[in-house]
Amino acid sequence: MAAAPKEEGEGGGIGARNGASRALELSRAFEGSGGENVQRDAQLLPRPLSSIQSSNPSSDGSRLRVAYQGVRGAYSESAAEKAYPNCEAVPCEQFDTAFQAVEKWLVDRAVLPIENSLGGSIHRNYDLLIRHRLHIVGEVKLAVKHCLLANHGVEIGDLRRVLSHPQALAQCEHTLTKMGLVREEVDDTAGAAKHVAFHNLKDAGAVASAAAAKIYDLNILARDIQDDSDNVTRFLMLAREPIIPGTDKPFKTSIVFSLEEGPGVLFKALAVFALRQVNLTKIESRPLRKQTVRTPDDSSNGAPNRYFDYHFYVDFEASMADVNAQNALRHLNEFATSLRVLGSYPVDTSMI
Ligand SMILES: O=C(O)C(=O)C[C@]1(C(=O)O)C=C[C@@H](O)C=C1
Repeated sequence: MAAAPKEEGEGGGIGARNGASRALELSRAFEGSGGENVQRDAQLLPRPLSSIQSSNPSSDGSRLRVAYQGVRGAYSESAAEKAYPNCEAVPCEQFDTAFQAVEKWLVDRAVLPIENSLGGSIHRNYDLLIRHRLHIVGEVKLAVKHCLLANHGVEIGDLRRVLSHPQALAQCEHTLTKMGLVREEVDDTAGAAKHVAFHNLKDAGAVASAAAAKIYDLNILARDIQDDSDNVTRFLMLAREPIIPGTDKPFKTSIVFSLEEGPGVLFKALAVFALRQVNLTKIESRPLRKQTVRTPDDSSNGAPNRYFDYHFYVDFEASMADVNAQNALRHLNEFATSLRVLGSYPVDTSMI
């Protein structure tokens, strides 16, 4: 394998001036080359947040407003409160609404569930990250403990169906199958609880949190019904501006890139990290949408279009203030067809 090219900052010189401003400069340099991005609103002038601000009230002293998808009692609301204690969690009907609320300055942050230890990646939400121009400024891991909820007086034997978010239903797959319940998907777990309560349903239950049971005055028929007691969802916190990456605590960086077709190209892309001892924690691929990439010779000989081109999402354990991360991305940028830094943010090291 080819040796890593001579790098800026390795062995002295530029590395000494490597710091927050250099890291932000680089993040911004890698921001623009992504594909399906909305244009930056001219009003959204850069106003970088420090990593301290990322967990505190907004700078004018008012409570930080954090948008989440769902209604009161949703797990996303708990994630918002874990990330920003004392924040004002603002419910939104859809994820797009939560993103737009940040973009329009109606709120300060949005919360987005991105992966679950049982259900895996939440693919739709990966797509949202590139459809919008927000920055990842934090992550939170939340233990998700599902309950089976029903109206007072209703017993498990009375239930025919169960309502919940598709992820929550998937996380309770075995238990619900054993109970013989027909699954019905709705937008969020707490919304399911609200629906069951407001319509006083006798044949339907909801999979939701104990908090939702309290809010909508439902009875908890069974607790901890997820298929594995260790059920953890990872959420991302999004803001209009990136935080200044530091090296004072463990940081993670999330990027998205695309590559030319060819043998070993993905191997080469991953090698830019391996060569510099940068540990990858996640890799995900998603189809490049709205883009049917034609091969150079297909117009003349009628060869089929290439439908299977991908965006690769990678999380790695390093801050953008780390010279190894900067050099790895500079290297990747030499051959990637697009590259965007989605954010560099403190790792959630809290006990779950
Ligand atoms: O429906 C909710 O309560 C949510 O917050 C959404 C969501 C998800 O999208 O994964 C969050 C955590 C759980 O994994 C189940 C559902």
